[in-house]
Amino acid sequence: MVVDDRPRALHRRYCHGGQHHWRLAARQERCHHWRKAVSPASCVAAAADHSCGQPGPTRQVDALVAVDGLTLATWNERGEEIRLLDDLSLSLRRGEALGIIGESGSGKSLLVRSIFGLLPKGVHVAGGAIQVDDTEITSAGAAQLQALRGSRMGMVFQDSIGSLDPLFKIGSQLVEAIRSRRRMPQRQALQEGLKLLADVGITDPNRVAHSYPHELSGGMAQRVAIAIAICNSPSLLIADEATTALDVTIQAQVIELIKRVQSERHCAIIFVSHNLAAVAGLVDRVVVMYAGRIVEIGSTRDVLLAPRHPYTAALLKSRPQLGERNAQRFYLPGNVPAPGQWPDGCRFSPRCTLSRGRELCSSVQPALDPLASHGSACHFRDEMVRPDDALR
Ligand SMILES: Nc1ncnc2c1ncn2[C@@H]1O[C@H](COP(=O)(O)OP(=O)(O)OP(=O)(O)O)[C@@H](O)[C@H]1O
Repeated sequence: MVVDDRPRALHRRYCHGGQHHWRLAARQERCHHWRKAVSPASCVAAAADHSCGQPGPTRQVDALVAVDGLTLATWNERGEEIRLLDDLSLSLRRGEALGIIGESGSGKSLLVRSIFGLLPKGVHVAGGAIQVDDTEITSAGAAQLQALRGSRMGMVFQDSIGSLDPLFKIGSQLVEAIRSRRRMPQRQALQEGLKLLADVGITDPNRVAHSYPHELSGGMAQRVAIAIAICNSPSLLIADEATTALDVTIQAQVIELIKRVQSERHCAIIFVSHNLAAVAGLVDRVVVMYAGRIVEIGSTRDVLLAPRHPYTAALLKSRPQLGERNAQRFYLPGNVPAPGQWPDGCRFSPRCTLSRGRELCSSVQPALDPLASHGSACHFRDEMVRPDDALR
């Protein structure tokens, strides 16, 4: 729940370990968190009284990625600004694996694309900041982003065949990716590329290097895409639904490969998936998104075994179980509200049985406590004893 005991409580609530947050605010000559509720003067006053003394989850000492109050928006045909992501904050440590789950339309892809500096056409940053290493992504120029992509971060998409160039053989695409960041002779880059193909589990690297993308199977294309994404040893690998289109055995192999990339190369991973089992087996922490916001965040164990948000509980309950007939299966009624149609208060409240008849849920938007190791944006999170409680 939003505590409005300003300014000290707000400082405590929104402080991200101090240094980073205030530097960022100074550079942008504004502070979006504080602007919401307090004047810049009290913001500065509260900065001087830096009383929390504890780094929050949005910026930690060894953070590789810090998303700070990110708001993305688009314009509708009437020229109104429609928010697509709403005040998101999260951080990722070096070498950490973070999973992002949520139904279609929750905003998962927009979030990871904005971290990768690849926003879709028509979408703009309406507030907040994204820091990857020492680069501020939202204000970086095209050339800076281009240099960052492929060197310090790589991304793998659901449709890898579509993301590869159909006109060039795999070998030359790998060579180009390697040489675009490092000066080396073509032959040496090809040798490195072949080794990389072998590293990602391709048994016949020579044949694959001489193939065109359309000649590869889905699993093979995904391995190639991972090889290209990691060819310059990035510190961050983003996998957006990278296993969704694959059959279960190939899915398991690609997940194993991503795990290996993380441990052997000490590469941080952001793994977006609808597959909760895959998320459970791969990541250290989980973010649950709903209607453009983070509704729950915590360790994989906490979030998936003891969820503190009714939406997470519903997602867990809806996952298919072996041997379950359709009639027995739980379906969460309704859909994620579209941007521009988000209800007042908690956006999940129209679908949540825990909120029924509760004025607070339909009038006040619950805040996620950024200082909690297991944060939930539910007014009645303390009533969540077991995952099923909200759904009876
Ligand atoms: N270029 C765009 N212009 C306008 N709205 C967009 C654009 N891209 C995405 N959206 C909207 O933003 C919301 C979030 O989209 P996003 O693709 O991030 O969802 P998602 O959680 O990744 O869904 P899925 O699991 O289906 O990929 C959706 O309502 C989508 O329609």
